Amino acid sequence: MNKSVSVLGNVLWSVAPKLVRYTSSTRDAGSFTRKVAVLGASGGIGQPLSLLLKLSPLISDLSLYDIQHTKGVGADLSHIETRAKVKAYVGQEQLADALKGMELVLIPAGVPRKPGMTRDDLFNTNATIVADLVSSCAKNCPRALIAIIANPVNSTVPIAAEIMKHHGVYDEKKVIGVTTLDVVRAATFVAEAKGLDPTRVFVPVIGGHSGNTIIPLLSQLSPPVSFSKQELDSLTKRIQNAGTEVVEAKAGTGSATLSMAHAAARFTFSVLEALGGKEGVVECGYILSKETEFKYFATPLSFTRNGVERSHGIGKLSEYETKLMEEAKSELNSNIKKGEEFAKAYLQKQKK
Ligand SMILES: NC(=O)C1=CN([C@@H]2O[C@H](COP(=O)(O)OP(=O)(O)OC[C@H]3O[C@@H](n4cnc5c(N)ncnc54)[C@H](O)[C@@H]3O)[C@@H](O)[C@H]2O)C=CC1
Ligand SMILES: O=C([O-])CC(=O)C(=O)O
Repeated sequence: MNKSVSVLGNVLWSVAPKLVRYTSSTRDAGSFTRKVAVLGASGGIGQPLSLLLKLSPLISDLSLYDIQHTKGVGADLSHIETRAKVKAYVGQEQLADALKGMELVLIPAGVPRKPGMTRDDLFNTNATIVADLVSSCAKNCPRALIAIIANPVNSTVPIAAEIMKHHGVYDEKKVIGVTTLDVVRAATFVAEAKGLDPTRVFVPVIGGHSGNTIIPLLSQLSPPVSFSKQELDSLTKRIQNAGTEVVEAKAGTGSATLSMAHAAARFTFSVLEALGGKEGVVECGYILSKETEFKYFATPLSFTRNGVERSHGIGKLSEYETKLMEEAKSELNSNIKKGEEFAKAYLQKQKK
């Protein structure tokens, strides 16, 4: 595991300059088909994410689903002179059609935080939304890779896994919580603090996606940089609280949408490149994991044609990072348990 992490730095160093993969050129698009669905496409994340995906030559078909407004979003995006064919679906009765044939399903559907709330406060609303949507994925596109953005990710991923399991179609390589925004933020903040080019910085961020379950591994930074204890404290704190920083700045109108759209697009392009046969594709993601004592855990992951090929593990943690792992314990475990218990009750209710 440690060996793979030392290799990882080099891999990431080589892919970092290619982070920006939006282009309106269709000349080299080829004839392959790549079908991607966005569930929650009319929302704060859904709209800019759908725009970024529409701009990519990697996508042949873009399916937009929401319970409202997708017809307008779809009509608008469909006028852009790029390859992806846009189809818009609205309302529960069109969900199955939105999903049929999809290879990658992104789920930003769900309510966002307001100031004073934790991500876990979104559980009551978003758990059911994710369970309903993933149930439909299980029936209509059981082999698709499902990327969950809706919070609380620490719980919504276990919910999705249990739903897929119930339908007999769970592939642990294909149900992933999107934690790319933590990696994006970590690179940005470190680059700012150290005067580096942010597109050449990679900080593995492991753990979960809320408060102190977000564990940036600044000791495994690429390129290697050293930090004072004070720098470690302030960077770690800022990365862990970055979502709240945006929620407070938006003052009741939502949480991160534009940076999240970028992060989800980056994750999508990486997955699609791997599905297309590109080697050496690595992104962090929250997934069923054997790397630590936690049942679900984010680590750097290698992607191939079949989804996640393998985890790169957590590498050698510094004393500081070992302490962060300790601090994450109770919240992450209770978030996972809460998701699993919800799924059990949800599936029980469906049987009646
Ligand atoms: N994983 C991450 O790093 C991040 C996750 N988030 C999470 O993403 C979620 C979405 O955030 P925003 O786009 O800002 O919220 P939003 O409220 O602007 O958009 C959510 C969209 O979901 C739709 N929706 C609600 N129920 C639905 C259903 N059953 N089926 C399909 N669509 C449905 C709504 O109509 C709306 O268009 C939130 O839970 C937020 O906490 C936000 C930022 C980062
Ligand atoms: O903070 C939130 O509620 C949204 C989110 O997950 C993030 O920005 O990382």
